[in-house]
Amino acid sequence: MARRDERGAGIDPGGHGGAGCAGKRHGVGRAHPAAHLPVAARTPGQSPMTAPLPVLIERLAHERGADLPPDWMGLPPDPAALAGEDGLAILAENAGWEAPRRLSGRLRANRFPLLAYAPDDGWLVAEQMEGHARLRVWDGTARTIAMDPSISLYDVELPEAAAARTHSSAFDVFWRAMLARKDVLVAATVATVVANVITLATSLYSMQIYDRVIPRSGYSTLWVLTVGVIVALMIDFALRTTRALMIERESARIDQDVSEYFFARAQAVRLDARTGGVGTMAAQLRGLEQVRALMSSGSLFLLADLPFALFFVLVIFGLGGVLALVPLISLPIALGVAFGLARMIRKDTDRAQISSNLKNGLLVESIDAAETIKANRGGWQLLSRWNRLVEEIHTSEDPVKRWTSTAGSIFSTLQQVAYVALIAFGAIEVTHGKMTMGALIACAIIAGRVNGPLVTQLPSFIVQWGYSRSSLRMLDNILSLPADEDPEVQGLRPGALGGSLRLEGVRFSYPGAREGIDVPGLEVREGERVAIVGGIGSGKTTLLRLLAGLYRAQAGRVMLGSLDAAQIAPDILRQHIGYLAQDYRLVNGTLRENLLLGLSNPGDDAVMKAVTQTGLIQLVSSHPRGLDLPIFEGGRGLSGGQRTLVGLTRLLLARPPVLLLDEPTANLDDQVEGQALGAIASQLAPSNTLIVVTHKLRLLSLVNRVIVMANGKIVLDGPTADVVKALQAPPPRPKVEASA
Ligand SMILES: Nc1ncnc2c1ncn2[C@@H]1O[C@H](COP(=O)(O)OP(=O)(O)OP(=O)(O)O)[C@@H](O)[C@H]1O
Repeated sequence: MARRDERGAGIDPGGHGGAGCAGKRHGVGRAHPAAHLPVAARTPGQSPMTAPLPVLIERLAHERGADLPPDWMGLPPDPAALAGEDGLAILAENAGWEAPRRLSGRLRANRFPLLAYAPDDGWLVAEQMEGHARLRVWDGTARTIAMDPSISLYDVELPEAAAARTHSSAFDVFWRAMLARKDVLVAATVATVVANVITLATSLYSMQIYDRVIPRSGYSTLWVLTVGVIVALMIDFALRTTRALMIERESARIDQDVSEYFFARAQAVRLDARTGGVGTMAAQLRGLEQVRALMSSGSLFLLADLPFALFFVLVIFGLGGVLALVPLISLPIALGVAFGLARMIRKDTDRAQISSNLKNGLLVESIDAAETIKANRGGWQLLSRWNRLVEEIHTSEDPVKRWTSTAGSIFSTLQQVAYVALIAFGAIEVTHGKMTMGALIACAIIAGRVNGPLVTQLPSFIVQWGYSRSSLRMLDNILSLPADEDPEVQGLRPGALGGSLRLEGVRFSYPGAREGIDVPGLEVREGERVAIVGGIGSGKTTLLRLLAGLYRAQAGRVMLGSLDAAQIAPDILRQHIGYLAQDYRLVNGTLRENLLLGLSNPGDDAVMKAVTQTGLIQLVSSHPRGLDLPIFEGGRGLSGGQRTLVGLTRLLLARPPVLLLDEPTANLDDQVEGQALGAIASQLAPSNTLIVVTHKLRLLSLVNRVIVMANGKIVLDGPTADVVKALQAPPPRPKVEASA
């Protein structure tokens, strides 16, 4: 079929091609995950410009504002296999995504962008309908094509960045995760209801035995009833087992969803907004396990068992009339006691939870800072803090335990009193001929079912609820901390970002600090090489973090090119600005994983080249596992200098257009320093911007401008030679006035 293309003049494919394209424009962008793929095999008549499917998916992600991880594709599949219509399914399976859905019927505008497969053109991004008969597409070039029935449209569920979802509260996170599985929850509730109804069978069985079988020696009835009740009990067993398995499986999935969200959200908390300690925050996050456990078991208790108690009261009313008064009185008393208990332990569970989080924080700190603590004999100090916290926890938990066991005793006494009352009332009713003996026994069994869950589950449910409430509050606190990206606002993903940085009226201070950074104006042009120097604590690192977009200024703004850095999507910003921290931390894994953190794998040749350039090769070649040498938790396994070299090598591989280095050579000896700096310098393109914080004069050879900071302010700024001269000049002598 001949199709007339209207190619969009002036639409630059690279301009919309995502961060990879942005980087390429500067000549230093990160390797595009799909860049190494050859253009998919084309059939005659197709444009040679068309982009391969992975590039189209990245474009789709870009248009939907989604951030695909660098290695989203897994092992790249055979490009030829991706050219056909089943290519999308192959790719989705490879990436571990849900199978793409083929859409049919008239599509609403809000469903776009989608992916389209046209027999003549292969894969395309379908951006929008143009009128009723044409489709605006992109396959390296923007154009419109006639929409005919041979074109299939596909929706692919791109993995949503977990932290990007918005939730009003921690409870909402759990609630929505549960609602997403409401089918299972409903099935489990139905199973509970059916199992409870079957329980009725045993009580009615007893009734029939006492009323019909025993008085009349009706053995045939006995057998029929016995077989019937055994079948019912087997169904009950099957239902309860299935329910337990279903809940286990779903709890694991809910846990996965919820913990993924909180982990990603905690990671997304802006660095300047993190106030608590690492261990304390980790303990706060762990509280989600408590909430999840309560929600999966407690929801069935609330949804099925508790309402069913009321149903049982109705059954008792049907069998024994006024006898129903007994559970009708005992049930509200039990619920009242439960409510009172929940109120009574509220403050204590809160306090116990806080102390327990602090205890966890202390534990993490004592392990992390073991060297300092040992060397300075600080062990006793930490031990006394530890003991104090353990005491505090016990002091808070004691009343919880006391009240819980008291409530347990109250519930069990209540159950027995209710039983005695029921039998006593029942005996009167039986002697007055108002009910049969069998009905009384059935009522006694059913009343046990009303009070049973209360005695066995309610006390622990209330304590769990107390702790879960505190956990939810702490999780709410984490959610209230500002994130790198406002989930309500879609960050800018420009195709090209300039290399210039500008601070306009920036003011920043740490929480509780009187003074901070105050920079009314600073401009670093694209391609400039700048050093920031100054005394200890003068604000150099803080300024660099503000420039990197890791901190958000309380006043003023940081501009990257012509855009406010706060408005740029964090992943795009991080790809564009390479930041090397003063104390570069490694993460648990291998050296290779650390070198490629957040990058797509450019292949071992490129990694080895970078490793050789910075001098890290010595470490790699001397270790039997080479690039796979293990890095332990907390980044242990390498020396301080080696860690810095890993950071520098990673930057060489990332090739960001803007480099911000915080004392990059503080841990390096002269020879390695020269080699590493040489590697960085040789890779800098004229348009690349470099800002380096340093105490070392040697590094000034890399730059042509020096900024001097003191007390959070810029006190000198100019060409390197001028600033060095000004710094070396002796301070002016105070004028001595001639005495008369
Ligand atoms: N996380 C933080 N919380 C509170 N105050 C901080 C924090 N980090 C730094 N400060 C304070 O901010 C000021 C500037 O610190 P910054 O790390 O920017 O200085 P610097 O010039 O880089 O120092 P150095 O040369 O020692 O690395 C210091 O007074 C420091 O005490």
